[in-house]
Amino acid sequence: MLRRLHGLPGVVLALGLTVVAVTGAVLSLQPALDRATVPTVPSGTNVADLAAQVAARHPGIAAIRQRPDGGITVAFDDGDARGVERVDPATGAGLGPYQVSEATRVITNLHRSFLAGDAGRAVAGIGALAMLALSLSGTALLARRLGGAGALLRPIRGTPAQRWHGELGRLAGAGLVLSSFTGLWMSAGTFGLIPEAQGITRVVTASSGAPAPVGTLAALRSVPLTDLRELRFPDPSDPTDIFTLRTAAGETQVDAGTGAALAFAPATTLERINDLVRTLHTGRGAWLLGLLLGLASAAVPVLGATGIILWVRRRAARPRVAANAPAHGADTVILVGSEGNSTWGFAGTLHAALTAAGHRVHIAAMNDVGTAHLAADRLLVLTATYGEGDAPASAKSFLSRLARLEGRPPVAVLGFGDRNFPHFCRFAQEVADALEAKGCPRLLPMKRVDRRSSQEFAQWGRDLGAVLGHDLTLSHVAEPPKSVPLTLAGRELYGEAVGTPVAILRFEAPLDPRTGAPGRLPSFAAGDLVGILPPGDAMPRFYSLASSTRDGMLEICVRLREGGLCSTFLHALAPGGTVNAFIRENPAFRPTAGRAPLILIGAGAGIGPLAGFVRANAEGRPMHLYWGGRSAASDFLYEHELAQHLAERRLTSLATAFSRDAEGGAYVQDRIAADAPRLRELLKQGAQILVCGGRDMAEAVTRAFEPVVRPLGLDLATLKSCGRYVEDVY
Ligand SMILES: Cc1cc2nc3c(=O)[nH]c(=O)nc-3n(C[C@H](O)[C@H](O)[C@H](O)COP(=O)(O)O)c2cc1C
Repeated sequence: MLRRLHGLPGVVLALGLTVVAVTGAVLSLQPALDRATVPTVPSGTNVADLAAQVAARHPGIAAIRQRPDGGITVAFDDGDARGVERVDPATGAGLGPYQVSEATRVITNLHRSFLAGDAGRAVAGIGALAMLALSLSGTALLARRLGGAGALLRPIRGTPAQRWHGELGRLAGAGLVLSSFTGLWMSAGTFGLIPEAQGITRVVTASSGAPAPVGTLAALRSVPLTDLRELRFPDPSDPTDIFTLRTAAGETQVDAGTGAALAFAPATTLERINDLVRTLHTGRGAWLLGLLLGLASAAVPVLGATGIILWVRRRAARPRVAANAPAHGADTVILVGSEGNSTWGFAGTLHAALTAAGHRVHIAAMNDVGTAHLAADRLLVLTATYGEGDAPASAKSFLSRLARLEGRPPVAVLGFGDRNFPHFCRFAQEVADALEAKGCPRLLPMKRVDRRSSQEFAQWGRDLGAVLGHDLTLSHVAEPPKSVPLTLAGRELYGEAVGTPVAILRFEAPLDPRTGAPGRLPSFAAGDLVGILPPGDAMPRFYSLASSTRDGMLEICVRLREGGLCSTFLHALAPGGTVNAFIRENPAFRPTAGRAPLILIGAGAGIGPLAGFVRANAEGRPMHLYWGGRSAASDFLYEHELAQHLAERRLTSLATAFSRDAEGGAYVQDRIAADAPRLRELLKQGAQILVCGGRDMAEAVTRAFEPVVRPLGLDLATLKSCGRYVEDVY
């Protein structure tokens, strides 16, 4: 529901809202500019003094106004000359005609009405309502993604578009809510939906005597000029007419002859609210707020563009399920829990494979679970996990609905998640537990798929096929990638002598056949993944990148695995040979922004992305590398490059552990335990820990870190949840 409220309406309205927001941002500069140019009203002067000074120059003076920016203007009709003039509040001297520039007028009209009169004004009002709804629903969506309102300030993970949208959204959110709410209020006022202030009715008790000089009128002398909003002069042809003085406190009628206050009407609550709303919307009289609101508005075009990218990607990822069998009569029901839609892609592949195997398969969102679904022969649940181990959007109401339904079909639950999060596939586990508690027989034990691994999904398919009694080949690549050819430019081989051959492979884009110039590499950063398609296999294998596009080559470390199709292919590849590859961003495994120290930990080929982070550290951020291999003589990957980085201060310290060296015989976790005091110091400075390598090593490192962080009152779950302990584990 929230997503529906936010997604499509946002895309449709993006252009119109961008016009309103950008013009609003430009207008927001005005109060600050005015503040610099408009002469300030001196304290100690009163309204009568200024009125006298100006009346001496303009016999036909009609009104003196103090504008919200503090500037004083005078409206006059002297017979031979008429107009509105700016005046110096200290002397009453004229400062030239008051004019709104043509550009300001056009921008204001664009902002208020798209230059289209009342119809445009109504559209702008609806735009304000839409902006309010988008800001509130966006904040709620972000809170849901991050694990609740209390988690709104947590680091945002995801693709660059997701991060920009989320970061800007939370920075600008409060300002946009304020601007759109006040804009909506003012729009409603324009259309008479909010009653306007009713000035007091004219009293008839004026003395009707000869008018006294305005500078002598007591009721005007008693009001400081700083308080003035407007002073309307009496009509000179009407001896009974009076002065009308408006201040923030209300409206006073002043006898032109005696200077006595005849009547006072205090400002109503509604008037005060209207004043406040106008100040909050325009920033007039509150220039700093105006600038902040302007900055928030300036974020709208970027929010619109990234929002459209996210919406298009989400739609593109949604599977077009061909031949979805009706729920009634389906033998197999697939229920999908997804937020970003990638799980729908896996479910679509499963649906197609089961349908091809002769099953009548119905697929639906988990939120739509109903009696018919539980009447099927089997139920397959594929679900992602979000926030703090919570349900994704399409599964929010699944558990509560399930509790109210009858039926206990055999079930298999497949969780999609990311090991870098502290609650890996926790929602899938909750679903499996709830189904078991309901009495649904288990078709397969619950399984977790890490970072959309095609291999783990295919393995689950084989297990499911075995239970169903037929082959089930699930070959699904999360987002069908467009691969590009890459040419092997160089290779270095390590570790053969100790039984762990690891190759550092450097690829370049092939030469452009037309120009002979080097081709362009795709865009990637160290820590991202490259998917490589081994010849004759549609299933990509992923390797962590040790370089970024800026390095001019794509570098990976590949350990030769016994029987491994892709690693065997890559180790046999000769310089000049090509591979088909594509990039998968891995935003969860990146150094945080800023200058806090980084503790990089890896073993074997896991050094790849860590070496990439060090190489990119031209600004000398503190980086401490712990790395484990087998033998300094045989598999010390990047030995010379790391020595160079130490000399250049790209790397602050290096601790190695070689398990097979005669005098060493240590593992990387031993170095961590030995370095506990120093590591604690670094953590106190806000250090982030990045771990890359095999699962066993990562688990040993986790165990070694627990006693390091405990005396600081920290634990790894907390560090992980705020992105200060991240892993890239395989
Ligand atoms: C903001 C955010 C929070 C996440 N939280 C978790 C989590 O707590 N546990 C987990 O295992 N995976 C978590 N993930 C990973 C997703 O579950 C995983 O990427 C999944 O494949 C996404 O599937 P979907 O595209 O169908 O939503 C999170 C991802 C994001 C972007």
